[in-house]
Amino acid sequence: MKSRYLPVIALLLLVLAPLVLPTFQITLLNYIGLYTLVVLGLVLLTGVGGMTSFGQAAFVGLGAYTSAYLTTTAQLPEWLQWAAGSPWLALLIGLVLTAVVALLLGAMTLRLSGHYLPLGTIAWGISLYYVFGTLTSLGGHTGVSGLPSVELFGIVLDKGEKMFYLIWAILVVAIVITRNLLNSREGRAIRALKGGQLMAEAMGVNTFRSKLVIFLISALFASLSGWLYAHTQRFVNPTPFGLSMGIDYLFMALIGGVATVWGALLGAGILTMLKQWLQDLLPILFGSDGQYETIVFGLLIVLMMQKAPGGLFPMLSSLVPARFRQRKEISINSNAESLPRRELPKSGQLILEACEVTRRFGGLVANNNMSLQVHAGEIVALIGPNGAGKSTMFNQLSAVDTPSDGEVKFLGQSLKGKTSREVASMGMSRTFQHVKLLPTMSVLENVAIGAHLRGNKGVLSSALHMEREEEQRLLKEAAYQLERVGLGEYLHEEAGSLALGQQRILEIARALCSDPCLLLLDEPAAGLRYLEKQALGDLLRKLRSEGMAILLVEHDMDFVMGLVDRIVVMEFGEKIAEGLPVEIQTNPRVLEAYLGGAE
Ligand SMILES: Nc1ncnc2c1ncn2[C@@H]1O[C@H](COP(=O)(O)OP(=O)(O)OP(=O)(O)O)[C@@H](O)[C@H]1O
Repeated sequence: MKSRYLPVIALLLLVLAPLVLPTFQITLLNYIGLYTLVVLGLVLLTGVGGMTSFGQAAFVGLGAYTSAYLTTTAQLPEWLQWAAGSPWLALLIGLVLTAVVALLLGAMTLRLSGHYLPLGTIAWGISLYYVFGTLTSLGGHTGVSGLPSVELFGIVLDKGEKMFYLIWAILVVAIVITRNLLNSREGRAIRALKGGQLMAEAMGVNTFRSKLVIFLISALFASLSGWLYAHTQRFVNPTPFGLSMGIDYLFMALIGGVATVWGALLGAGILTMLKQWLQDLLPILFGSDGQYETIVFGLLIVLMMQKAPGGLFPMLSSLVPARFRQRKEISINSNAESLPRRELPKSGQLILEACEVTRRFGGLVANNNMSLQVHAGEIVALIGPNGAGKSTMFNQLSAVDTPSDGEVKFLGQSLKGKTSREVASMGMSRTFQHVKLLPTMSVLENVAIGAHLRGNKGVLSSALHMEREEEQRLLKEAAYQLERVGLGEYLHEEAGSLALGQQRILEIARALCSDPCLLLLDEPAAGLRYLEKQALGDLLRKLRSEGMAILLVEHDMDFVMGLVDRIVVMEFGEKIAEGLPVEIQTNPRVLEAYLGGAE
């Protein structure tokens, strides 16, 4: 069976379900749909973005209580009376309120790292829970009852069977927009958050904004789920919005497979069914006093996490025959309009200037009074023995790090106070000594991250797939740069499956994708074979002839001597020599310090 028929069959089953299944099963399916919506947000936030949140249940509560308050309070304050009694207006207000709260909480907590972020989510999760339980206008711990049913196209959705269609229709839309978003320029930036933030910033991605975007989307999904829940139950109290439910949502994500959209559905389904099944079975086995299901449930979760740490969805999909599992190749439209190019500075123009740069790490001086210049149409090498301070210097030059003293100027502008993102937008691009790519993403998508600043379509257009024209242009550029560096036959491979040398070349393609006027290459020839080094040398010569300025750190002296125009030599953080390759090769200080006296 062709896999493209699967969504049609799934939709058909969804339409038929309320007609053939008993009410109890529909109630379970409703819960699965409601939970999946929340877990989908966690897939974005935790699975893709790498940020663990225990507080999603509080956003569910925000959506539920906003609607409960607005649709049941007899005497609303005058300024809110326009919204009284309408679940749809309450939904709108709930989403706006959730967005405001999420942006505030996100601004406060998303800069936290390590275990502080999950602790932060626990803190605000508990706070909101207590607000729901203690406000008398929200019914305290007793809650609010008598919520009206939702009405849609004149049909009153007053039964679980009817709400089923609304819940699952909203879930299907949420899944589609999540998948659209992830397969876009914005999505690549989001997917770079987990493990690639330094690289992404150097490619011009505002990583804090990307974090905030997924935090906001996950909160909105949760709030929407809360609204649906409130009008399905027509009653709310604080219990389903506490920390324990927040943990359950996280379990669902982990069990299903936190990194995949379908894992959300599987996790929510399994956990809901499992709880139900244990609640029915255990009292028969052990009697009804004592909550044995909590213990059994906990043990099963630990077991599942040991046997399938990535979640059940990836484990189950690995059982599917390989021909059905093949990654869908991204199509590249060769007729897409090419992206505009930056006008390169005139050959010989001063591009980069380091003026007496010093960088201290405590007592260690990694760079001491370092000055160097790079001009358009010139390749300069920065060489020196291990630990001389070359990579530290690269970080000062590209604004990844800030000099303790001295100044770096790029295109005549001081980089003081500038972020690596701003520097990238000015036309500087770089590769890293320790390759920084996203190993499970395709080679093409990795390189397309380099073109981030050359597109401008935002989250909404991405979610609605209205950025396809721009996306085609970005992908065409990525494919062109990959052809150019000789990786054209690997476009659709996983980047992590390339040999290390090829991964370095991939980084050059990614840097070129940003259309820079200055390239900083950290050990580009490391791990390359002889012919690959020759091809790299030819490429860099071609770039130089086009007017590109190139600064490279390299240990392979044969490669450097035959390629570059000038060499700057470092030792113990200081410049010990500068000149043409022939001069450096015969410089006694360099021979002694760096080449150890060898010819
Ligand atoms: N963040 C840091 N904190 C403390 N010390 C650091 C830091 N980064 C670099 N150093 C130290 O600065 C010195 C220079 O390191 P750097 O990596 O810049 O040298 P390098 O010339 O690039 O070496 P290699 O060729 O081995 O990569 C080393 O002694 C290193 O331990």
